[in-house]
Amino acid sequence: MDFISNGYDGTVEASYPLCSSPAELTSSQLHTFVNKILSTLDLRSLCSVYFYQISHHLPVRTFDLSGLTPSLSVGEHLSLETRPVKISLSIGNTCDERADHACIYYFTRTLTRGERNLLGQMHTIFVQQLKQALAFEQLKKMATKDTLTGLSNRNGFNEASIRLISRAVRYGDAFALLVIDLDNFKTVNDTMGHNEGDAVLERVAGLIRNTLRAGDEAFRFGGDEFCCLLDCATAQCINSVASRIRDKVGQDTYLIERGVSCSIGGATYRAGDDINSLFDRADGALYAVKANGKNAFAAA
Ligand SMILES: Nc1nc2c(ncn2[C@@H]2O[C@H](COP(=O)(O)OP(=O)(O)OP(=O)(O)O)[C@@H](O)[C@H]2O)c(=O)[nH]1
Repeated sequence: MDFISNGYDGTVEASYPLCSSPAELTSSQLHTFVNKILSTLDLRSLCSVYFYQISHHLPVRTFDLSGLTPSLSVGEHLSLETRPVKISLSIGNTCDERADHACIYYFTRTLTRGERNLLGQMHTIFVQQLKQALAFEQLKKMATKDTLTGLSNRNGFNEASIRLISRAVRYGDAFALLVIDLDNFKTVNDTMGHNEGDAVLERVAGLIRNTLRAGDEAFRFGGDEFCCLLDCATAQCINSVASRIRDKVGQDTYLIERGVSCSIGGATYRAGDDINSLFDRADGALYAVKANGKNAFAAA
């Protein structure tokens, strides 16, 4: 334990350095941590825990700890009597072990030496676990990103589709899929080289990304094929997004000079769809566009 002092409201304050990125700290990690502290120190009987995050750099974020114990209250301003333990977390933006990256616990009574030691040990374990969890998240993120274009890759597409389909099933939130394939891309590779081909892919990815609104997401599915998951399901909406993408690509001087355009197939989610059936419909529409001379959009 690095620091113990009297808190300004008469509580005892214990502080530990904590090295973490607040954006990535999840409620479940905190659940685990707080649970461990409470059970180890046998503080559960003191009934209420108040937890919040403070940061000099970020807005306050309250974590949902409602499932932790029946007596837990989150986000309420409880009186000192009903707030025997207050745990607050102050973390900076970066993982640089600065003094203001700390996990601070407030206790209404002085902890025994044994409790202090236990708390210190629990904290050390938590920080180790947290670091591992963050490293794992980082790896996962890398595994869902296409390194050339920076878009999410096919893994990312699969994850996002599963999420959207389960939302559609549960809440009826329909969505749409666009499958985009470049026209005549192979010629760029064959005549100008693979690096130029890569530059074309990056260029197209940037144009698609900048065309989409918040809530829509673009993916590189593989090769010269891209996908978009759209947070809308009307024919008018997917038509207008597809037209915007086609216009952006079709009017880009760099791509015009390389003879590259794009063909797009679209489909909206229907009850009973899984990602394969939805994808097959959009891909069928794309296939029809290719067969009819490319550089157009069709919806299934
Ligand atoms: N430079 C580059 N080329 C790639 C990459 N991935 C796939 N390719 C190439 O992309 C090409 C895709 O082939 P096609 O879709 O048949 O080519 P196309 O000329 O666009 O054909 P159409 O769709 O009929 O117009 C192949 O030549 C692949 O080798 C990549 O990461 N970088």
